[in-house]
Amino acid sequence: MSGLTRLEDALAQMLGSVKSPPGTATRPLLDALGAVLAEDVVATVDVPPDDNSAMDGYALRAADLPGPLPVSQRIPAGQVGNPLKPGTAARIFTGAATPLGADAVVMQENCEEADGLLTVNGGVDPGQNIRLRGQDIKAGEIALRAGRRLRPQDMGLLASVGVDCVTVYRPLRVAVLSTGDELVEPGQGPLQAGQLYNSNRYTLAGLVGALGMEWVDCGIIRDDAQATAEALQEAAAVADCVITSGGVSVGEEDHVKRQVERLGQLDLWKLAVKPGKPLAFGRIAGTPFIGLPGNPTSVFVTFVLVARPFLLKMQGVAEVSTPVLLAKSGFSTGRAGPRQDHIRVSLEQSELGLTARRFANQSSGVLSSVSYSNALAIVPPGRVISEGDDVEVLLLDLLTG
Ligand SMILES: Nc1nc2c(c(=O)[nH]1)N[C@H]1C(S)=C(S)[C@@H](COP(=O)(O)OP(=O)(O)OC[C@H]3O[C@@H](n4cnc5c(N)ncnc54)[C@H](O)[C@@H]3O)O[C@H]1N2
Ligand code: MOO
Ligand SMILES: [Mg+2]
Repeated sequence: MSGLTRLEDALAQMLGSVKSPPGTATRPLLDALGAVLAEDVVATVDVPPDDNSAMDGYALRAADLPGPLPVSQRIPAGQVGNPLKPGTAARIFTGAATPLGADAVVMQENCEEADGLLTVNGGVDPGQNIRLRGQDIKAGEIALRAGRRLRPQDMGLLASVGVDCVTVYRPLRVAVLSTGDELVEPGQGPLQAGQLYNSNRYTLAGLVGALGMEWVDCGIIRDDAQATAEALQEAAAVADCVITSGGVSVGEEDHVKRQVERLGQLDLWKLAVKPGKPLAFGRIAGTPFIGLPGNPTSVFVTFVLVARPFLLKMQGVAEVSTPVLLAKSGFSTGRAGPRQDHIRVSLEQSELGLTARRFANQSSGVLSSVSYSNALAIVPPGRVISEGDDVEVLLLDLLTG
């Protein structure tokens, strides 16, 4: 395993290796944001349940005009009126069921009521301002399919068909391990020479949590073969997937990749991506393992590009995608490289449209530009980008929530 694997090939291999989704549980809809539906949800009612008024005004038969028409009843939302007497109008309010016989609603701004008689200004078409029963969803239709990761608007849709509990896959348990003798946890005192604070643990806790999954904190592994082997085995025994940061490159202090080879199987190592080249993927005692390269930006970028789609597929999401947008490049790249590069940019509106402005420091050890950016611009392998070119961008808010 020496050459670099293209990102799309690595993803195809990884996603193709996903087996059955986790077990299921029933959850109150209000607690199900971000959970993945394990069953289709079939509507048992029409939405809306009745033909109803889209306006505050008067319900009538269009053919009865021109009036004036006597106002024969008053129908607020939540009440059911009587069938509309021919040659009359009903005072009606937005959302109220229209009375049997009415075929139009005139908004009150277009008519006048005086002494119980309604005069309508202008023409009225049959069907005007009436929202038909079942126009949103009909009883018997699938409101949402299994494999949908619930967003706020999906929760609203399910509530609209009367659902208050859903069957979802239980959240994946994702073990996160940091590696490195130089690491100190924030809050554990000042740094000694050669040390730095463990930022990857926090980045990964956030990324895993934002996917609605359970973060299993497995702490820091020291740069030692035996300690690495033990920690990996323990993590694999308690989690659905093990994610490590660091220790996957070629130095003799990089133990993770070697121990995975020894304990289980290594299916992928080294991708044609920048940052994050030495990413490793395999299994430990059957549990999937993703070894993210330790540099803080490499952790973030490879999680978003590789771990996120893999975990979502494991979680049971039916359609996993990494959405891209087109923007104008506000920068030029140098020599074409063999790896797909991911440039931290700030997307800004300009006279050219949406423009991707490059942050000055693109080092994979620099986390501030990841935090300050709102997108990654993609430079495909072998491509040179000039200022003003179209460039594909990944919106970070779409991928971290
Ligand atoms: N001779 C070569 N050296 C390196 C190569 C190479 O091809 N040949 N690749 C480089 C690339 S690219 C990357 S990326 C790194 C990946 O290295 P590792 O995954 O082995 O990670 P470490 O060496 O353990 O750490 C790298 C870097 O990141 C810092 N780090 C690690 N963990 C954390 C953490 N939890 N919080 C904050 N910072 C962390 C660590 O201190 C190092 O500076 O390898 C290159 N080397
Ligand atoms: O690919 Mo490494 O992630 O350059 O720093
Ligand atoms: Mg290393």
